[in-house]
Amino acid sequence: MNIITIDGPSGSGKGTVCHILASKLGWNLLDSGALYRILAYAALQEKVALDNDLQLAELALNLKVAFISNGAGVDTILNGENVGDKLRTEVVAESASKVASIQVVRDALLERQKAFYQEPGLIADGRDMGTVVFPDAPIKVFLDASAEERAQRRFNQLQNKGFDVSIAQILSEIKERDFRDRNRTVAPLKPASDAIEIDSTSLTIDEVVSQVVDLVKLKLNLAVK
Ligand SMILES: Nc1ncnc2c1ncn2[C@@H]1O[C@H](COP(=O)(O)OP(=O)(O)O)[C@@H](O)[C@H]1O
Ligand SMILES: Nc1ccn([C@H]2C[C@H](O)[C@@H](COP(=O)(O)OP(=O)(O)O)O2)c(=O)n1
Repeated sequence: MNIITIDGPSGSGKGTVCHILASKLGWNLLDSGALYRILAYAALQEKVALDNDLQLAELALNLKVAFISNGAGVDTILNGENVGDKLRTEVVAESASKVASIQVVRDALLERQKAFYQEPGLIADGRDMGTVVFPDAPIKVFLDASAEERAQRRFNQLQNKGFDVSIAQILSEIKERDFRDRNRTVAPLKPASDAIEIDSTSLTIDEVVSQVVDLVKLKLNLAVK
């Protein structure tokens, strides 16, 4: 199966690189972080406690979610409402990281993630794409960057959107979330044993994309525009 998994911590560039690759290759895209964010958002809305394993798993199994391409990007529809912008807050990110540490929650989202595979291929963005969800993927990338660089990128991103944010606060939130994601017992953030590690701290987005494109040409023997 043509699958490229890209795992890594927040702000390493996964989302950006995955969107570019999906468009270059014409492959489907799984933003698995969005599923954890949607679940967290739904739990906050429905006042389900973030440590109530069984109720969260039930909510995860029954989420009515659709990702609909709108030309410029993807609209995320939860129960008929476009919730895209509401998922990007730090409260939702932190809550997502908390619900994501629960085994039954991850189990409940597993089949939904696998179902994103469709011909001619899939780009999967997350934390455990190469280790748990698609362990047989022929190309696995672990994308990283220093915490300071990742905080700077988030800072620029949020400032461009008009948010009044502090870099020190973003850095501490990033470090806290990474620590939880890397140290949880279920599906922790770590490179698969057969992943290629790319440190993007001093690479441009184009340089990262071009490294992955080279892997696609080499390992899958595909022509890429
Ligand atoms: N190599 C890079 N150099 C500079 N900025 C980058 C790089 N990769 C991503 N960015 C920027 O950093 C921000 C976070 O990237 P994103 O793709 O959302 O990361 P992730 O999905 O890993 O959290 C975005 O504004 C993106 O444009
Ligand atoms: N495959 C995944 C994807 C995300 N998660 C969890 C852990 C992350 O802190 C949250 C949010 O992930 P997301 O990829 O949207 O976060 P960033 O955009 O990288 O900041 O979800 C996960 O545990 N497993």
